[in-house]
Amino acid sequence: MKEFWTTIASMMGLWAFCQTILHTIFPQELRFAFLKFFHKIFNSFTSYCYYEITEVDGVNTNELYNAVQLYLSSSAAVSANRLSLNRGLNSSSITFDLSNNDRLVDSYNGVKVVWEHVITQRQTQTFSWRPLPEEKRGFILSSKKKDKTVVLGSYLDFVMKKAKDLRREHQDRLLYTNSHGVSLDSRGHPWESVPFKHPSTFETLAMDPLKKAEIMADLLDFADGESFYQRTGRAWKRGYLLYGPPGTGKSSMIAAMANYLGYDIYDLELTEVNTNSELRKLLMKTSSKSIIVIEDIDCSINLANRNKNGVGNNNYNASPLPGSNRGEDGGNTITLSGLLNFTDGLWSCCGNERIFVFTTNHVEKLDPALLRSGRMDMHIHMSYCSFSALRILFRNYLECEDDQLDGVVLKVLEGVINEAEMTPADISEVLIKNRCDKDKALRELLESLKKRAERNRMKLSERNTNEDKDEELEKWA
Ligand SMILES: Nc1ncnc2c1ncn2[C@@H]1O[C@H](COP(=O)(O)OP(=O)(O)OP(=O)(O)O)[C@@H](O)[C@H]1O
Ligand SMILES: [Mg+2]
Repeated sequence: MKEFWTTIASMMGLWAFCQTILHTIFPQELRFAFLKFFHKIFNSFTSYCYYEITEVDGVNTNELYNAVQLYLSSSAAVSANRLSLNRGLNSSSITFDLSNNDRLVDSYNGVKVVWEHVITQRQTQTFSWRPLPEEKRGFILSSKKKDKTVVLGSYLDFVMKKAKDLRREHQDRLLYTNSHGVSLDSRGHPWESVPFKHPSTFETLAMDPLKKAEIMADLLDFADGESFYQRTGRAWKRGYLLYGPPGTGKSSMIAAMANYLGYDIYDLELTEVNTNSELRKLLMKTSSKSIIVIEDIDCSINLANRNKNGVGNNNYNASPLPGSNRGEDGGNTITLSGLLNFTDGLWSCCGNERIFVFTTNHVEKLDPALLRSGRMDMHIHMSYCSFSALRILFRNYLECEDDQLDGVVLKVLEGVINEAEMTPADISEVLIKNRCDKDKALRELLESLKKRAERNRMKLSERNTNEDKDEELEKWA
């Protein structure tokens, strides 16, 4: 036994010695050529096949890499000897990764495969037109040559599917932002991410139950619609426009959508993007199963300017963003046409299963080109709180159904709520404050609603009087 270990040790010593010689004596190019040659010889004798799955595939993130990482993180926990443990900032769970150069054996339908995680520093002298990540990460999968058809035919599909399930079940959603423009991080990503833990769900969202059910069904149809989109030749994406006054739940709806489908959110800050091509790059770096959000779209695209210049609806080539110091004639600006291409053009299809959501407080300000079907497939009006929505807020904040509350007060509430035009956000405030005392909550809410209704009535009559006066003046003018 001792002899065996001595032989192993001396072989390892010899290999280390050879490597040192290679490193010190031969220049790098020669070393690579030698290793390549060695690999060629080795490959012609070996009965194994090797597959490389790199993190970045050309310009796009390689989704297979992410899937493998997730898949292995579940099996790694039980079978690997050395794991790299991570707990992201604000994350609720610890995740496992294979350490650098560590291996893991997996089996599938009687086929044995070996995974190895390889991280190498990128050569600094490598020339590239675009900045590349400092590290090159990848998995090397090896299997017997005779099992190649199983590996390529079904094992990798199995890994993808398993990762999809795992992701839906366990993983924290991620919220990405481009708040630093499009500068790349050490891994070459222009998006920064944090775990997304918004507790909003369709259950907690206060809105008309029928409308809610319609949206949920639409989302499910979309998520399960791969074959439909394939068959009909449509890109697998869908656009939602959420509009309504502040505090009616537009952002909460986006969070509920993400939690419902298990998608990540890309919160696109348009004012941080300088050119259409930067916008395209950002789009290329988003992953499938994600919601790409542009909040307050009316503040991000200068539609007023366009209209003032008398530019028609079909010509949207020169609308630079407001608040930027980029002149209209500067050439390199974001334009509405760039944004439309982002959601609708050929580049919008460089990933699959993506939802675009735009929000606005002023739908009337938006260009019809932005609203047409195919871009924004569903227009969702988030309105002031209705009585059916109020019931949901009672359930959320007072933990009771309306039959447990004072029926007389509820009747009055029902009569006044539409006229009061209070947002769910305002009503939530009253309920949170009095959540330990249901009767007080109801009384105070009724008080606020009555005040609002009275104020609206007065405003309306004032407006009517002014309009009458204007008409009278016009008559005499
Ligand atoms: N429909 C709703 N259902 C449940 N809670 C709501 C709803 N609308 C608003 N809220 C509550 O009010 C808060 C603010 O809502 P939210 O940010 O979703 O509004 P918004 O429509 O996005 O407003 P803004 O137009 O100002 O962005 C939320 O945190 C949530 O607690
Ligand atoms: Mg919002």
